[in-house]
Amino acid sequence: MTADSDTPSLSVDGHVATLRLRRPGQANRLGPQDLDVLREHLDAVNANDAVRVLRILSEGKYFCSGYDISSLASETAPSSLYFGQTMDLIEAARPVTIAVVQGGAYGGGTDLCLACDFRIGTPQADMFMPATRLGLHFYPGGMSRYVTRLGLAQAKRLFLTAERIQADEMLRIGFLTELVPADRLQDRLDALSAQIVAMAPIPLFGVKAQLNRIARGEIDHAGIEQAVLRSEQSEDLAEGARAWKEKRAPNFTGR
Ligand SMILES: CC(C)(COP(=O)([O-])OP(=O)(O)OC[C@H]1O[C@@H](n2cnc3c(N)ncnc32)[C@H](O)[C@@H]1OP(=O)(O)O)[C@@H](O)C(=O)NCCC(=O)NCCSC(=O)C[C@@H](O)C[N+](C)(C)C
Repeated sequence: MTADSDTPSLSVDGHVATLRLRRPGQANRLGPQDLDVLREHLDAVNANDAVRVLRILSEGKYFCSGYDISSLASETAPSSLYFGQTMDLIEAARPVTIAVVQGGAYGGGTDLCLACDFRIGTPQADMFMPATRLGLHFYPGGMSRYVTRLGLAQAKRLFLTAERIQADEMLRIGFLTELVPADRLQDRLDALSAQIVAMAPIPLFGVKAQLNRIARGEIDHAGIEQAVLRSEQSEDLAEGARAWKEKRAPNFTGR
């Protein structure tokens, strides 16, 4: 599958990668071709050891209006399970992910947000989950993300009523991890990315992956203990301890 000018783009600048949804005329809906291209970009990012942060941005007024509704109604397009499996891949991405929710997130677009580690919104953001109203049962990873990120009561409220909520309420229930004025969005995004990039990569990626497993109810004691021992033997821990003693910023290499 090759990208065209409407499918999501990927750019990489040092430790920071940016995925951009580029179908503003259709509220950045994601069709099968977009999902294929997203998967290719995720493969590229996961294979690039330098990348520590992956930002997901959109063009236009809406962040993402979910799965292409015409694909849902088509017998030849992949099942909406394919959409869900793609969101699972976003959750499992090796770098730390930040969704930049500058506008509406609807249906599967809300799950794209919840699959990310951070969700920075602006006051222009809003969301609703219309799957049940459309006649569609949601897929397992997305239901699980709703419950683990927002809690059972909010998951039921949003799935069972398709209520539309605004940015301040999205922040209150934990859908957004922070809400910033639109004119401060870029500065805040850069500051958050820099904070993450300053972390030691081995525990950064390892802790992220294990926290996601814990959220799914899987506690990998043995794997976490091995990761602790590995980090204790790493050059980065020695550098971190030296930097702390010398009162300077550490210079981590990921070894
Ligand atoms: C986004 C929106 C609020 C924008 O309204 P607007 O008044 O500013 O603009 P518009 O004229 O409605 O939309 C612009 C264009 O964008 C298209 N569009 C917008 N969202 C789309 C979508 N999700 N699928 C296909 N086309 C979509 C519209 O059909 C239209 O196409 P056209 O110019 O060819 O007429 C409005 O289009 C809207 O409500 N869209 C649908 C949102 C929605 O219900 N999303 C859920 C999609 S289904 C979904 O995600 C399924 C999910 O729940 C389950 N699963 C993840 C498992 C697959």
